[in-house]
Amino acid sequence: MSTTFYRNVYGIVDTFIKLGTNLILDDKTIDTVIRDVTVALLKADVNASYVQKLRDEVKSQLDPKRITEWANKRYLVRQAIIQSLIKLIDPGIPPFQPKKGKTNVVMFIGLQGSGKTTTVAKYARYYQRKGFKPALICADTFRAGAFEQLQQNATKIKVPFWGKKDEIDPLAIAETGVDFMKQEKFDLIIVDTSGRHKQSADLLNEMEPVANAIKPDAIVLVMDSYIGHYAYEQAAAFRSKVKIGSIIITKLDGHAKGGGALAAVAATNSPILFLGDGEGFDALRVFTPSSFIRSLIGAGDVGAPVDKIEGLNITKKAPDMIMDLVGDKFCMKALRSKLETLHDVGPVYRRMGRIPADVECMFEYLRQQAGGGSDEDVAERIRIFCPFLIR
Ligand SMILES: Nc1nc2c(ncn2[C@@H]2O[C@H](COP(=O)(O)OP(=O)(O)OP(=O)(O)O)[C@@H](O)[C@H]2O)c(=O)[nH]1
Repeated sequence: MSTTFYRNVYGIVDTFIKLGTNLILDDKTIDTVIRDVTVALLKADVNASYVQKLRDEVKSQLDPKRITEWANKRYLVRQAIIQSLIKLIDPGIPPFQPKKGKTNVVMFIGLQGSGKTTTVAKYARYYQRKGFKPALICADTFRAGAFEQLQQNATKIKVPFWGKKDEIDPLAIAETGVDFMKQEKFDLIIVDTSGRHKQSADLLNEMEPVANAIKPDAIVLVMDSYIGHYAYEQAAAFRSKVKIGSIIITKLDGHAKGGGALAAVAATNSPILFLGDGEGFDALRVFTPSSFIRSLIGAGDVGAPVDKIEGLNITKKAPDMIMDLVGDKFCMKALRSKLETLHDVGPVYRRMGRIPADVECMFEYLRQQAGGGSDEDVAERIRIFCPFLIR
């Protein structure tokens, strides 16, 4: 895929925004929208077979039989484009999740100032709350003050810290620190490394020996949401040196929408794990593709599902609704497929007063309750946290 990939994404988003102002859509407009999207992708040198796949996908979701006179065509096209964008941002590989009962070593990499050191602390705190015993290692020997910053963060979140202030060899620190923390039986050892840049070849090259020495279970790439058009080439530069296991996008509490995230996924073929949305150590949210895409294209805030659902007081109605949908056997697969079907016809049904709330909001809410993960994880967490959903 070409380095101009991200432009396709902006092209699609532009098309979508134009679409949002178009109140009435006829079949011709729908065709034009699809053509615009695919032409934008082809122009940017995206592999033709990939473009064809995307076009087929959008078309297949716009089954002419469903585009009846009464159908909300704008809604259907929006849904089709959203679904296609979701596929772009989801490489179909689950992000790395540390496992209990073993030592997990995670190495953080990222551009200078991307928010890496702050995110290391957020990540440690997130898993600390899940019962892990995290430890932090400062292998950033480049930036003055990096040692003190991570040490202070570690103290604030009450997590052990390893580093050597005057050591100049990141490899030596990383290796000794990981060995030490392993002996001390910490099960989540997080290594912060120097901020790098595509142009700083030395710093980029330095990542590889560090990774080879500590053999991390996963490498997390931290990307600033403000990176915009440089996302693809920077992410690709990191990817050319080490295998990236997951991505965290930071600073989504600002004005940036994080469109570069799509390019980062394309460049690394790695899934996004978390979104950072603040300077505090709790400002980390599990990434969900659909709410991110909706936020990206202005179809709702990232945090909207939970707010909306609370506003609707759905918890009171949910048990009946879910039992109506899936019958006696509680099964996430059935629930999901029913919710998805209902979501497609949602606006019509809602107008008829047949659906008490936005079903997609509900599913997103359930998934957020589950902290992301597979359908089985969602089901398990719902059993624990939302017992009201099960009779
Ligand atoms: N608003 C906001 N600020 C953030 C977020 N994450 C990090 N920051 C801020 O971004 C600045 C840089 O963060 P650091 O964690 O020092 O970045 P770094 O990538 O470790 O920096 P280098 O070590 O120089 O590469 C700090 O002021 C952080 O407080 C976020 O999600 N939102």
